[in-house]
Amino acid sequence: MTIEELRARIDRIDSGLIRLYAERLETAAEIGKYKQEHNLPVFDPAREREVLNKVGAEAGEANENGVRALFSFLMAQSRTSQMLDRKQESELGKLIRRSVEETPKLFPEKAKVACQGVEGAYSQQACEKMFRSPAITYCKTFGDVFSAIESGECEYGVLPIENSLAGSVNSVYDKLLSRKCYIVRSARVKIDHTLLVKPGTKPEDIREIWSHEQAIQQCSDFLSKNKQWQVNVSSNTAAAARMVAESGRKDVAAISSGRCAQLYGLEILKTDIQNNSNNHTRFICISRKPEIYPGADRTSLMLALPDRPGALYQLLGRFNAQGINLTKLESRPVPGKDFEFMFCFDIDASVYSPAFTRLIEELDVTLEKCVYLGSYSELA
Ligand SMILES: O=C(O)C(=O)C[C@]1(C(=O)O)C=C[C@@H](O)C=C1
Repeated sequence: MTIEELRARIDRIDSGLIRLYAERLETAAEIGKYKQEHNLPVFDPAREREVLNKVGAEAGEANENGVRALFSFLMAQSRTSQMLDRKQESELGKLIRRSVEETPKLFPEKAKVACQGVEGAYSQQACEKMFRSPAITYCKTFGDVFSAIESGECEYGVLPIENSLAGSVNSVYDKLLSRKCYIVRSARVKIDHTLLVKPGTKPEDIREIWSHEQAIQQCSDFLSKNKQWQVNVSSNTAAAARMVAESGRKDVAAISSGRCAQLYGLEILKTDIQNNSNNHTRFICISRKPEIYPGADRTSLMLALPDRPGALYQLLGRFNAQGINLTKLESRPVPGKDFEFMFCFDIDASVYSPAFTRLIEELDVTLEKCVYLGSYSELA
């Protein structure tokens, strides 16, 4: 047979498959109606297991895995169409729709905002990117930022969530999971580390360096050329700059942003001392209530998957079926549990798109745990 003839045969098989696919979906829709009338849930895991075992056995060893994967996809499609026919929103679907309706059309220009660190911190730069005139309260720890919002002392909080070189800020993810706050905006800030000293200090005078541990890591090449310096960790790069300014010593230096030079009366001895100049941190703005402002095109979720082969594959298949892109996928251990993991997803889709609504309905109904962290847009 020629390739053309073989392809014509495949085309005929495909037409048959399409007809059977539509027929299967129509039958599932009828079952969906029955379930609705009899108050039965859409998802029937026992029936799905039965179907998968049956078709797997029927397919025989050679085709078992492929056939099981195909049918788990087909059943997920049935579930989506049954859920959409119900026109009954899931709890999460309702929360997102109400938040879109109730959130003002403009992001506030003024607000009481909690940031971690001291004046000059990168969090402050992120905060000023997000709000035109924020009233900033500085907190000692990330946990204190959450507490300031929970107590009502501040309306919003700004926290780092991810760095392009060091990756996710895990403690912030863990707190988002355990404390009830939502992401309402994000912003990218370019990180430029500089070496700051008291005016008049010369490079050869320096004996000690102070900075935040991430900044120290990010400048490791520069520091390894100056092994005689003793490197000390401080809570924050801006706190290190303030410490140098207040120390009265001329043998200490801070790794901090150039902005802190002016702020604390320091001199820049060297700019751009990081290993990689493409260094950005993403900051999030959190609030007590979910607020979804116009233009929200990113949604963060944390999902728990059943501990079985193919669970993540099947979930990713749902994103693919809706044509939705992911900008982040990472696993996080559940705090306090042995080897239990949740997956952090950043979904790249407008909250107004039907595909996003369908996906949310599906995830909320089928997954054991789906924690919604917020829908927002990112300032570049
Ligand atoms: O048998 C059912 O209850 C159906 O709704 C059909 C179907 C399927 O597509 O085979 C779809 C969803 C259920 O979770 C189980 C099976």
